[in-house]
Amino acid sequence: MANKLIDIVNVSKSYGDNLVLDELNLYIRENEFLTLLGPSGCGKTTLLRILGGFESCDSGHIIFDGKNINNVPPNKRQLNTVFQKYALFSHMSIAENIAFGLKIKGKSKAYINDKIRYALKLVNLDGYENRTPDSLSGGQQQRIAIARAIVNEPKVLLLDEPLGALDLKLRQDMQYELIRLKNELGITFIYVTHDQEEALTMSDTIVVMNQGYIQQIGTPEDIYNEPENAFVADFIGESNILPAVMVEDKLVKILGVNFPCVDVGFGKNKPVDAVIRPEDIDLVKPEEGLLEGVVTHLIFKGVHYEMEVSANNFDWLVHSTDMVPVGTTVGIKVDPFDIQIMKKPESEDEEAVPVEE
Ligand SMILES: Nc1ncnc2c1ncn2[C@@H]1O[C@H](COP(=O)(O)OP(=O)(O)OP(=O)(O)O)[C@@H](O)[C@H]1O
Repeated sequence: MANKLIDIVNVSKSYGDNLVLDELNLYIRENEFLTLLGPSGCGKTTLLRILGGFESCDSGHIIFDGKNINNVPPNKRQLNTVFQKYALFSHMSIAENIAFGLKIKGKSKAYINDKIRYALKLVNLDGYENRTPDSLSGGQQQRIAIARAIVNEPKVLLLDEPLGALDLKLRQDMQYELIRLKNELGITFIYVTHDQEEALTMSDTIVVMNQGYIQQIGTPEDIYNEPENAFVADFIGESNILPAVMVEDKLVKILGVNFPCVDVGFGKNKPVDAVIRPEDIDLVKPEEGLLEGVVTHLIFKGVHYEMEVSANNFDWLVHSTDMVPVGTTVGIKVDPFDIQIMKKPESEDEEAVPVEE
């Protein structure tokens, strides 16, 4: 495991009465691709701006390489930011844009020219030195913005929704490009997005945030397969989140029907949420399922069919490569390993609910 590079310790930030970050704790390792993921307004950008030095926190510490950098100005931090709006200077050539920060630092002409060549090669735009920003596509401008940041040789690149303005195909290409860049540079990327697919594709670690709190930290696989609460399950991918009661270890009652599962340690007769991904539901003959339902909606999605199955007063979302026509009576079957049990949020878990026999 790589060393800890940044330690965010008890960081809080409010704007007026609006508490945006509440005693947040997080560490980031050398060479990690860490993504802050969450809905609009959850505090991702604020945290990134605090790391970059563009915003100060009300309390807490940002420790970089063992030193507190709370009072270090942005240009003295070994972190460089790439914003969603590329903010290139339109009256300057690409070379001048990339050179801008280095000139201010008083670097020699030879050094700067070397760096420009190196950075343009890295972002696959060699030969673009004399073009102007408005003669480039959105994706190319974004690469230049990245080139401009990396010539400063930062230890960390902070990226705030850098692909937000690009169309889907270009976004996907740029995602692979960013992973390659990170590996070639061997530096840490801290990436902000509200796009869960982007986060799952690129990250070593995902930090899911909501309303200023961290909901879960984990690898993309952890976050997708083992969401810790209903918010994460709902935000990452699509899920059926079902009110349930844990009858005993490895047995959960969902909508009045007992389903074998693999989870233990939730206690007996405890109300829980059961999460089942739509692709993990098998539609079988009615007599072979644990419960019976009727297909009420069907949409072709390209790779799979998306269906809604009404069973025990719940609309189950099901993804399947097999088409089952609307109106068909089906059985619902789920592998015990594909049922994820989650504790109810505190307020909903006041008392154990007896299970009716
Ligand atoms: N300079 C500011 N002054 C007042 N309120 C602010 C300021 N910057 C951010 N906020 C508020 O702080 C909250 C968090 O904003 P932030 O930009 O960090 O969220 P975000 O998760 O990055 O959202 P988005 O994805 O929409 O950018 C929001 O309610 C926002 O309105």
